[in-house]
Parts: sequence; structure tokens; C-alpha cells
Amino acid sequence: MNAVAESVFVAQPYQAAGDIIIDCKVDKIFYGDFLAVRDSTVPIEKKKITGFIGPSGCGKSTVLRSLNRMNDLIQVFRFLGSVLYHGQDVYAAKVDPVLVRRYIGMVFQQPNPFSMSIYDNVAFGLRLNRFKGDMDERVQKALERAALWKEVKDKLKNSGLSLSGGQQQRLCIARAIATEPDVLLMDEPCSALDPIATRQVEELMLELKENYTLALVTHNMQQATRVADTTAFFSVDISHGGRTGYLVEMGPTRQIFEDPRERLTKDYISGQFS
Ligand SMILES: Nc1ncnc2c1ncn2[C@@H]1O[C@H](COP(=O)(O)OP(=O)(O)OP(=O)(O)O)[C@@H](O)[C@H]1O
Repeated sequence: MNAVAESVFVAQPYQAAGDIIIDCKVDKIFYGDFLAVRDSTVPIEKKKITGFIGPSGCGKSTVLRSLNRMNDLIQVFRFLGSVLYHGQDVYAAKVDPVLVRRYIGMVFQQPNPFSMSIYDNVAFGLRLNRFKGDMDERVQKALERAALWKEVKDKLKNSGLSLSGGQQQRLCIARAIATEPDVLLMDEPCSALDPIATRQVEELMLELKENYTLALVTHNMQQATRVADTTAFFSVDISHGGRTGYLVEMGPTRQIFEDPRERLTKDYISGQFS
């Protein structure tokens, strides 16, 4: 593909087979004057795992974090487009971003338990939301769903920071699901974990999709093939002297890896650039 063609490249929209829970249409995303992402339509299907892959700087995290307005915390961030969650634009003027994050939760790259007990970590969001129900039951349920309960049930008062890295990440997942969100955004959740802990978190993702919708940024292409139902491949357009990310292709993971439509996708997954 020559530079001019690449500069106007817009991916064919992915026609999702299932229900779409978040319909994200990025026109442009800026950090100050810097155009970070353009022209990317990324539908997130209900109770599926959508993987975001692509070279460094192509905007995977930027798009992921736009889905629950996490980037609002960055002053120079500007989003042009729409993110429809159950048909409602999360960027509409009257929408409270805190409420958006209540329904669309987030798990980060580095496990980041708070410096408090395992129990209090999981109860944190519930208390913030003034949860009035049975706290013990909800904490247990979240830890069970995060496949951590058996390992921590006798030491709930111990600090969350006393757990191993993999356990800490599962604790963060328990904290994120305790408030019963609909969608979990995961930004390279295994990059700080060893292979065994990575496998556990991947298995957990597959279990979680029975109840939740997941979107996952990963650098690890094997991980995308292992867990993602659908994969979105982003690249970087350097044709105008900038470094602007855009969606090249999105489709069922198998098709993206075994029979990609676009040359760029093929080159990336065959390791010809990174
Ligand atoms: N807070 C910020 N302020 C300014 N520019 C930013 C900010 N965050 C990201 N960027 C820029 O936006 C572009 C996209 O970054 P982003 O982190 O979304 O890419 P990525 O594909 O997730 O990269 P990586 O795989 O390296 O994590 C990059 O050029 C990056 O430098």
C-alpha cells in the first residue's frame, strides 16, 4: 500500500454477528494538537472478548480508555466521535463519567491493589456506591468470580499488597467486578505477570465472559488467539509526518490471524513489523 492510499485508509466496518453493547465510532482523538487516532469504528459485542492488537503507539490504549471516559482525567485529551453504550452516548453533556465507569470497569497493566486489606479492596467500590446489601456476600461472590476466594478466604484481613503479582491482579479484577459492571476493559492485564499467573488470568477472562463483556489490549498475539473472539488490528499512519493510529481491520480472531483481508494485518501478524 503506498503512502497516499494509506493516509486515507479507513477500515471496512466490522459487521458483528451478536448484540453490540458498546458502539464506538472514533472520528478523531487528540492529545492537545497531536492527532493520536482517527477514523476507527470499533463495535464491542456482548459477552464476548474483543482484543485490540497493533504496534506500539497505534492508539490501542487510547481507544480502550475512551470507552469509559478514563481519558477525561487527562486535561489535553479531546474525543471527537461517539461511544454508544446500550445506545446512549457516554460523551453526551449530561452524562456523569463516574457513573459510566461504574458500568464499564477497568483493570490496568500493573496490578494496583490499594494499601488496605483484601476485603476492603473488594468492598471499596461498593462503599463508594453506598451499597446497602450484604457486603460479606458480595465480597465473597466477587472473589469467587475472580478465582481467588479459595486462596484468600482465611486471610481477608491481610493487606492486598501481601499477595503475589498474579493474585494481586485477580484481586483487582474482583474489585472491578464487585460493583457488577457490564463491561470490563483490560489494558494489558498480564504484562507484569509470569506465564503461570498469565494463564490463570486468561482462564479467568474466559470464565468472566459468561457474565461480562470484555475488551482487552494485548501485545501478546498468542494471548489474543487464546482468548479473543473478535480482534481489532490498529496501525500507525506516518504518511503526513505524524504518527496517527487507526483501525486497519476488525473481525473474528481466527479470520484476522489465518485469513486477514489487509496486507498490513498479514505483515504484522507474521512478524514483519512490530
Ligand atoms: N497522556 C498523553 N499525552 C500525550 N500523548 C499521549 C498520551 N497518551 C498517549 N499519547 C500518545 O498517543 C499515541 C497513542 O498512545 P497509546 O498509548 O494509546 O498507544 P498504544 O497502541 O496503546 O501503545 P503501546 O502499545 O506502546 O502501549 C502515542 O503516540 C502516545 O505517545
